Amino acid sequence: MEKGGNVMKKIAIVGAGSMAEALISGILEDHLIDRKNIWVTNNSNEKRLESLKERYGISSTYDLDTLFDDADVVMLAMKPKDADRAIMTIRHHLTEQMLVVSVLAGVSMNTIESLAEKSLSIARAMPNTSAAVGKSATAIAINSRVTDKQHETTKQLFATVGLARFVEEEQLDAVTGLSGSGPAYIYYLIEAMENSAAEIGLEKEMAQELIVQTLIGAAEMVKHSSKSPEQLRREVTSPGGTTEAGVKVLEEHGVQQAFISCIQAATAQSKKMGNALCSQLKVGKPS
Ligand SMILES: NC(=O)C1=CN([C@@H]2O[C@H](COP(=O)(O)OP(=O)(O)OC[C@H]3O[C@@H](n4cnc5c(N)ncnc54)[C@H](OP(=O)(O)O)[C@@H]3O)[C@@H](O)[C@H]2O)C=CC1
Ligand SMILES: O=C(O)[C@@H]1CCC=N1
Repeated sequence: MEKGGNVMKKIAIVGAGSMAEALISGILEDHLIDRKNIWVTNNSNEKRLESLKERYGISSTYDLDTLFDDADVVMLAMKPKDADRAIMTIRHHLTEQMLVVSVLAGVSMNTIESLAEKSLSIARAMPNTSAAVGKSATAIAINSRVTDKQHETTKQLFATVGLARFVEEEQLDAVTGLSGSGPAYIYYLIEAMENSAAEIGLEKEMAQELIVQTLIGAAEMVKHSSKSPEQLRREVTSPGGTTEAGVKVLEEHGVQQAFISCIQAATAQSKKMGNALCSQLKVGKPS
């Protein structure tokens, strides 16, 4: 019995890159749909389609009639810069009954409908690259045409690659700045901790193990404890001790403010890119 209780019959995935692969892997792991009913296409990289077919046992085609025949879910997973050409190519195959799931950063639901020249049921998601290991933090906005069943399908689809939460579309720029780009901020922190480990004479591989476990442990503490991160931080900090000496330097360098400014800049950039894309595609800006 499929875990998802047949929430979809057939999914047609347009774009076969890393985000598409993470979702294919998640869908299969959670047995959401039979592997033969996952269909994928891309622009021209046949080797990539062959590799996905071989590794996951899914189906692929460049024939759009075959791709969309009987599909109840369509996923848009190309780069945003390729969205106009891709959507215009497939638009005759899109129907109002289908659920269109988009992971395109910065491409609004209005833009998708404008390019398709029709009203559609759309779920617009912002996952992050940790989807590849089933640990994405995904925020999803849906439009008013999405039915209860399609809402459930969307939830189950993104739950296969981690945490999935619903938000209003106007919150997606903030989500992009926070958790879409978020893994990069954490990698940046890990880079800094690794560099410092070398400076203080710790062997690289062992230091990396300690750093990663420290991050996982701290994240689990925040997740499972009723205490705030600030309270948990204070509990590590003995008066006159090592943590106090370290955190004092972070404060002198304004590191917390730097993170706040970083997330604000990423959020502003998401908005700017969305608006630029609307102008480029000659559709209205998101409201
Ligand atoms: N990376 C991230 O952190 C995040 C990415 N996203 C979004 O996920 C989406 C996909 O990203 P990612 O998987 O990294 O991209 P990739 O570059 O890995 O893959 C893009 C895919 O799109 C295909 N493609 C390009 N043009 C067309 C077309 N006209 N018709 C059909 N397929 C086409 C490419 O085919 P070919 O190889 O043949 O050219 C390729 O398979 C992006 O829109 C991005 O914004 C969302 C959240 C986070
Ligand atoms: O950097 C970017 O623009 C994309 C969107 C979220 C993560 N990567």
